[in-house]
Amino acid sequence: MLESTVAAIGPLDEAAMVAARDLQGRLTKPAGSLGALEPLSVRLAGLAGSCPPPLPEPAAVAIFAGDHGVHAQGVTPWPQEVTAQMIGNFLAGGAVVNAFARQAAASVTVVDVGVATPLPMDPAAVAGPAGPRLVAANVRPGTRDMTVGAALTRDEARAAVETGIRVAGGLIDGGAGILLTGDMGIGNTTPAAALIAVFAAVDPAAATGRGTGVDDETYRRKVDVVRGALDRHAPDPADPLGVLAAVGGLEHAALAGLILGAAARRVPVLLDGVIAVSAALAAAAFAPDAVGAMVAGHRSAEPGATAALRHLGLDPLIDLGLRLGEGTGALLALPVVTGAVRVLHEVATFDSAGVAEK
Ligand SMILES: Cc1cc2ncn([C@H]3O[C@H](COP(=O)(O)O)[C@@H](O)[C@H]3O)c2cc1C
Ligand SMILES: O=C(O)c1cccnc1
Repeated sequence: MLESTVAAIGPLDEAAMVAARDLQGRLTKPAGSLGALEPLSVRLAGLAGSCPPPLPEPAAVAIFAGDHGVHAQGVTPWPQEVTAQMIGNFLAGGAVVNAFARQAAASVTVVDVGVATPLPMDPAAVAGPAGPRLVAANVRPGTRDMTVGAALTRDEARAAVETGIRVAGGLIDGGAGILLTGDMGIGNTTPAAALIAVFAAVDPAAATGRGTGVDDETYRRKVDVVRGALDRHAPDPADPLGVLAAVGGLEHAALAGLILGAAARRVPVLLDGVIAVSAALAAAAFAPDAVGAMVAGHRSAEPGATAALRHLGLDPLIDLGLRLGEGTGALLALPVVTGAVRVLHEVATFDSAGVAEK
């Protein structure tokens, strides 16, 4: 399934992009006046293979949740149980991602791809008909500690990637016009940093940030943990499944799968923060053309996010200093993406509006 998904990912449609560029030039505005929205609208036309491309509606956020064996190395001050507790909060509608999803009229799907502790509440008891949904797809209760051995077996990494592909397919079959990435996993900025160091070929110190806000001593330890894991495993960036298995996380692998699944169906995927962009690097290593389906929602305050975006050649739509994850930055960027496409649908041309050209 991973192989057939990768094989289905192709380049952007040149004819649709030529048509979109031409249309942008005829709309009642000075050429280029919509800045980054113009190339974005052209790319989305190329992805859809039509001009104008469909409006990216409805939007669906998929929050992949997992725990991390590397938590034992003291890379985050937060207890591991917070991952499961936050799933309860997502299902009850009380997290920041829920507030932003309501504002953006986006659905919320929470996927337990590898949480280590029991969920605090019965999901059936909290989920209303239109409320957040839980998908139970636990590959294993958290990764192994990457400083001791591989975080996952190749089979486990593949199972998580294929979970993400299945979730993408389910959301698109359900009508979603754009997928948004979300994550929850205490400690998950550490494997994100390791993935970025490998795929973007940057030093662990440049890929590692302060996550939830760790102090100087914890930050130094975190960089040492990432460096030690890379020295130990020497992962090969040309073998993305091997990299995800050695130093990744279950939610990172599943997010890579979500991105691949969206790209194969030619549906845009709006990336959130550092966890999402680390997974996007893995997706691009599986299928370079998958980058055509990726829209960088925002620039996370984590330095690794900027290194990853540079490697992918993506410019983020907004830059607000966010460092939360969950899908929050992607949700705030969603109206920008919709606006970019709406222009191609609704704005008059100089001809049709009878406006003189220079
Ligand atoms: C209450 C709470 C809610 C969160 N929502 C997202 N994260 C974010 O912070 C975590 C990663 O940071 P680190 O690697 O430093 O542990 C992930 O769970 C990520 O989703 C949260 C973290 C906390 C504590
Ligand atoms: O950029 C993110 O998504 C992020 C940053 C810090 C902690 N958790 C997530």
